Amino acid sequence: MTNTGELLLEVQGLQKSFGERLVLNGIDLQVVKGEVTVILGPSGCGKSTLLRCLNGLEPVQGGRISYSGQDLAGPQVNWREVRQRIGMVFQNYELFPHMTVLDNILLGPLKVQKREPKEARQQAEQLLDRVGLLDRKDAYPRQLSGGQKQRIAIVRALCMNPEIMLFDEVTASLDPEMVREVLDVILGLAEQGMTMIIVTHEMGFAKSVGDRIVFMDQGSICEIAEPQQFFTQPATERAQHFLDIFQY
Ligand SMILES: Nc1ncnc2c1ncn2[C@@H]1O[C@H](COP(=O)(O)OP(=O)(O)OP(=O)(O)O)[C@@H](O)[C@H]1O
Repeated sequence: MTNTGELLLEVQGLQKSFGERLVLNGIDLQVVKGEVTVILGPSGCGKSTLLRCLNGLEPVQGGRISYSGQDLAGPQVNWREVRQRIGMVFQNYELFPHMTVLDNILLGPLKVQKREPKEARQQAEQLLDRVGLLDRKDAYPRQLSGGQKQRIAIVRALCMNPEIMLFDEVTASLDPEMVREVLDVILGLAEQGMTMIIVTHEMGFAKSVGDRIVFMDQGSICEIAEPQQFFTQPATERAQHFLDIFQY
């Protein structure tokens, strides 16, 4: 497939080991602005590790990550600065339990980005409204359902005005009835043209939200295809086997 848009993120030959164990074995990936890339693959193939490397949460042993043309390899990279442009949402929300919803959301904009409080608060409230949770702004995380916590975690990342969002199995801890409300927020972001990389086990969602499916196995990318192609005629046996397991 040819990418014609503006290249936002480029990964070349990325290698990541934990001790002796190589878990990412030469990953090449390009992400174009406004595109939704969905990463699929069996448990343990390295999907989460790849996202964590893209956000500088894991040091890498080889290869290049370049973001908007800026090389992110090497010890001199200021990941604190880079992370402001890359929003990440995790499986387990990672909200601070002792802070209200609004304070959780405003922590980054005020402490890290040093934004003007009134303006940041206005944006936080607009985003909360968008995900239907403005009335919970003074609640504490323990008073919220899993789906609500995850929507707050998404708002918290969005309030930093990132250029790209990374989602790591954000519905995996949720009861089935709460999965939809979170996926709908992400679908809304896709409609607005947000650039996203999404790791998920929700096949229907992957098919509807993805511009491209990246299928990984054993630390490598096996296949990159448009969803229609991937879900009807995967090019590799491994991908077919994976889809069979999901009965998709
Ligand atoms: N901090 C760590 N230390 C050692 N090994 C790790 C660490 N994190 C991940 N691994 C190993 O790296 C491999 C890839 O893990 P990763 O979590 O990236 O897989 P995944 O594809 O996201 O799996 P899942 O779908 O189950 O979340 C696994 O074998 C895992 O055990």
